[in-house]
Amino acid sequence: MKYLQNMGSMFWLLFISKRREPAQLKIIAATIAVLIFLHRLFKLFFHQHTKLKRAPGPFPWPVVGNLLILGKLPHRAFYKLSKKYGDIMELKLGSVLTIVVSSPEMAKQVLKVHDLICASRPETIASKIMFEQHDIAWAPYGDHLRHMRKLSTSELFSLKSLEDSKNVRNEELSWLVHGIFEHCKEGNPANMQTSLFSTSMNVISRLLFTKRYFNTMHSDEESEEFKDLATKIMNISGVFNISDYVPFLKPFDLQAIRLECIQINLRVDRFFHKIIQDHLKEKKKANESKDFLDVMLSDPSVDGVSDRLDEITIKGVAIDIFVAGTDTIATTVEWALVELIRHPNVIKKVQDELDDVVGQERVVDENDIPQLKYLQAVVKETFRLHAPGPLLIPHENKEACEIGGYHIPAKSQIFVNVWAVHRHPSAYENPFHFNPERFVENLIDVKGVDFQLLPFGSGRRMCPGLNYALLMVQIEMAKLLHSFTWTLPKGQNPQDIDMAEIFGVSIPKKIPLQVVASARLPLHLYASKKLDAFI
Ligand code: HEM
Repeated sequence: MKYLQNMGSMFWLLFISKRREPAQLKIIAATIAVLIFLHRLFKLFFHQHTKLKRAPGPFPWPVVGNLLILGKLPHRAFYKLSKKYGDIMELKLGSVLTIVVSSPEMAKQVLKVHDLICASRPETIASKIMFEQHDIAWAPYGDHLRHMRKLSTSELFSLKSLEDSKNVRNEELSWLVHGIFEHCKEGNPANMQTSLFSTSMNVISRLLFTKRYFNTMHSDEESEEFKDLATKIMNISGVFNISDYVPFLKPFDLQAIRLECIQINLRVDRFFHKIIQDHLKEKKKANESKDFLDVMLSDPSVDGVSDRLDEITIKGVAIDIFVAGTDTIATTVEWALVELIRHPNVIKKVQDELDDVVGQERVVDENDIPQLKYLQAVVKETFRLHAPGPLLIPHENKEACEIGGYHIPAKSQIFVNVWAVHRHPSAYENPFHFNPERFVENLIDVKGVDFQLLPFGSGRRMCPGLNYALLMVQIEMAKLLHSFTWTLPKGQNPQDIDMAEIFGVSIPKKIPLQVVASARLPLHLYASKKLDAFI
């Protein structure tokens, strides 16, 4: 401190003297620079109210802080930084204080030890416009969130609801297999990204409001509107909005995200208002099967939170489910196929297992999954290397806390970098290699108790769709691998597959996987009902 005082007095003497030489001006400039630097350093490492140190991290520049470090793939940029600064880091993204944790132990501190404190979400411009934070994913932690999570896990994703909706998955998956079979039978490659995405969308829209809009024989105004909205919402949800981080840019809406959210929101309101009114008119009988919209419309006021859920909440929850529950599954299955095509010995082992358990005279069924142990290991290894949410959804701590011996100020944005956790040397050998064998002889699971494998997060904000998502990924992969032999279009080599990814709602492959699928079962097993006939 004495040093700072001396610098200050010298600077003051020079500053008040009327005639300043160029050398003196240089000293003034240098002193200002040094003082700013020391002040920042001081603020960075010591908090005013505590003796605890602040977590290490890169030097934040004025206004932008460390935003420029992020690049196009923030999970990879954070991983690189963690190699320099450690498993817990502090950054400034614009003016937002941000903590990034990168190891199983630090993830456990955030998601288990300090779960209650760290279970909120930072507010974003898009989530405020679209849902007024009445949805699930962006709701602050509190009564509303607990109620909605309870409703979704007990009604939509309970084991009983999963059993009830088996028929929907069976129909959509047999339609997928049939479509690929027809498309590839002349040797044409299929675009797996679009096929898998359409299937995910159809299953979810049938579970939510008994409609299917993708790959239908006919097209009407409603399905065109749905498809356009779904694409726009997916795109906007994955965009990084600079105005969330640099508040004085908010009024300028530089990326026009605010404007687009307002426009989409008006259309979404109209779309859901109609669907809700149609459902209310329909009045299903007690013995008729109910979709999730019926359940939300007849919500029996659990915990006295609401009489009937309002339209904003219903719309918010529905959008969450579409955004969180479609691309994530499609992306996982696409990456699994990519890894399997790159590792022919692994694909052979999966198909041998399928032939042992299921044979070749019938199609694989969800009841077969518990016996498909190697397939389950392949799914875990795919989640490890290609977790669709590599930074989870950002958490926020409602009060200050201590993590890893560092002071974490209240209302920090917290990223759990599972991309780094899944490659942490304390947890995995050769972490960059695709090797399902590592999950064959151990009990590590994706259900949020093993902190070295967290594709669905853990604790109070853990993915409520886990049971459904896991089942859907496993059965979709089982059907595709049991039904087809997979080859790349002529002239392409598995090792040349482009592995580049894009950061968004999930982390899809930048260049969609194109593959030729040839039948490996008797041909009558590829027939499918025409789904348009009964939906
Ligand atoms: C492979 C598929 C999926 C993966 C890897 C996945 C992963 C995740 C992750 C990492 C989170 C954030 C956890 C956190 O912030 O701590 C999350 C949240 C969420 N997921 Fe999933 N998810 C998948 C599928 C689904 C499905 C199918 C649904 C619903 C149909 C769904 C609904 C949600 C919702 C509503 C949230 C917000 C929870 C909250 O904020 O409290 N997800 N998911």
